[in-house]
Amino acid sequence: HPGQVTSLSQVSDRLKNSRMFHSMCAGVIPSWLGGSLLRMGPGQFEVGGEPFNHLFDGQALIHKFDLKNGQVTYYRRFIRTDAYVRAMTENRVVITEFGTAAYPDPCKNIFSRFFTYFKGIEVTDNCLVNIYPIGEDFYAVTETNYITKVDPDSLETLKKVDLCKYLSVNGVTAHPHTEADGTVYNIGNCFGKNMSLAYNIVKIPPAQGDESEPLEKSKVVVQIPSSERLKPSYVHSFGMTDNYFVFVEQPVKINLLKFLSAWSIRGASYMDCFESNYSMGTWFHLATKDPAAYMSSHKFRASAFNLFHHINSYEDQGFIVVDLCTWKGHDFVYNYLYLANVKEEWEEVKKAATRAPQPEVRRYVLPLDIHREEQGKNLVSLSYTTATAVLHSDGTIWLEPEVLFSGPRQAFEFPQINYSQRRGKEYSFAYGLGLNHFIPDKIVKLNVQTKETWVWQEEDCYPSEPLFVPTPGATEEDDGVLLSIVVKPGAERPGFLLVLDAMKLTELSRAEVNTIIPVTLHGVYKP
Ligand SMILES: CCC[C@@H](CCO)COc1cccc([C@H](O)CCN)c1
Ligand SMILES: [Fe+2]
Repeated sequence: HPGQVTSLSQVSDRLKNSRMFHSMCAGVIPSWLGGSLLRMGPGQFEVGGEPFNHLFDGQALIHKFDLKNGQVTYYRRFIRTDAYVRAMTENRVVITEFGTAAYPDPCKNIFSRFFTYFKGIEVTDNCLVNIYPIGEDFYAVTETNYITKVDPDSLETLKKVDLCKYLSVNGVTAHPHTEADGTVYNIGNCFGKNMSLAYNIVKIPPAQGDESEPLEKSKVVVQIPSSERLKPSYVHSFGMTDNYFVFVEQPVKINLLKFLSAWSIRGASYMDCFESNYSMGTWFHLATKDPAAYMSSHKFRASAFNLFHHINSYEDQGFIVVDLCTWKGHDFVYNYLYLANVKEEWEEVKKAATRAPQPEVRRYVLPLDIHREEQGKNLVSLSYTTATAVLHSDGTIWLEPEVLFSGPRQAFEFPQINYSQRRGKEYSFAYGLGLNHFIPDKIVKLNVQTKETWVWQEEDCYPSEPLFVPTPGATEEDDGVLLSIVVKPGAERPGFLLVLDAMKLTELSRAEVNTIIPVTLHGVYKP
């Protein structure tokens, strides 16, 4: 049990089940940088000759870079999810993944296969998206109701947990918010019994210091109604300030009739259950945090965009400032992330990206005080932003954003900030992965107040999400380093951990390993 104090030798020999790579360090790693970078991503892209179709189907691989006294060691291991273990055992895709349908067991006879048609699908536990702490434990996650407890030192898989045992949600996002005391908030779809459709914000208390399981004490703190009864929006992340929750309801919908019906008849996957709503635009919802209450009178509306990653939100003089990585339009961006598209020649990749929604970093400002007599005039009185909010006669408030960053098929995505110091508060700096026609080819720093940008880029190098680690004792918001796993195909040592100075985006060090490191999506730095 993780509660047992395992000696380093015990951890190290348990790590023997992971693949280990020593690194060659160029440059100098700050001596204070002494923890582990933990990241999740897809690691196996086919089983028994059957390919996975989508970026989010590959079997979950956990990556760990141990940093100690300037030395770096890289480990990785497949998570022993049910999806992975059963695929390896049967040498075929057994569990349906995000964009790949599993086929009925060919060894079963016609009758048992007939009855599997009418059983609900087995929801995947393929936790390839993120890893984060709940209490003293670490969980690798996707966005379904299954999360997987892992040992962050030995990378062993400890336990599959079904959130439905503790909460009425069908899943939660891979982007929780964590407070300084360890309290975890998250949001998830609730398809409910009588289709009482909603988005539930859940709260998991911090570790109690005893052996109790924080999840036992988790609860739904507020319900946000769905704009459309049988079609809840896909939710990937949410905003949280000191006193408010921000939920952006995007026009990418889950068709419940498809999602909750028998899939095997159609060889359906999760991607087949999405559809665009062409008339609602995008809705913003607010809820107070403590006491937790939905603010039903604040009906914010904006033009249609896809949203995956909130950057940060904060309160200022009676307004909520909401910074987002948006993709303009209602066509689902995930339609452009099938592996076939990504493997294409550069010309093909560029052509596909031309038709996709266009990325844009945007600032929306939501007024908290809305007086009916002020119809038709801009309610935003913050001096430093051009974002507007206009009350309409039907009681809705129309939002227009300030654009913080925009470039033709140039996305500032996988955003990160100095989270421990600035989450939910006024801030200046965001760090992101630059996607060039969906290809990750640079790391970008953005000053969200001045729109000034800094870039790290190198020929034939493909970085991943840059995680910010503050210098111990620092007071400056950008006093720290960025950690990013970079792939340099064709190089003698084709993978490296890049350590950048977060102030100037200059390279402090790179720890090179002689192995390719498959794409990683999200992760955490464990001091
Ligand atoms: C119809 C979509 C259902 C929602 C869950 C609803 O609560 C998403 O479900 C999955 C299933 C498999 C992999 C994923 C990935 O996390 C996506 C990319 N982050 C999401
Ligand atoms: Fe994400």
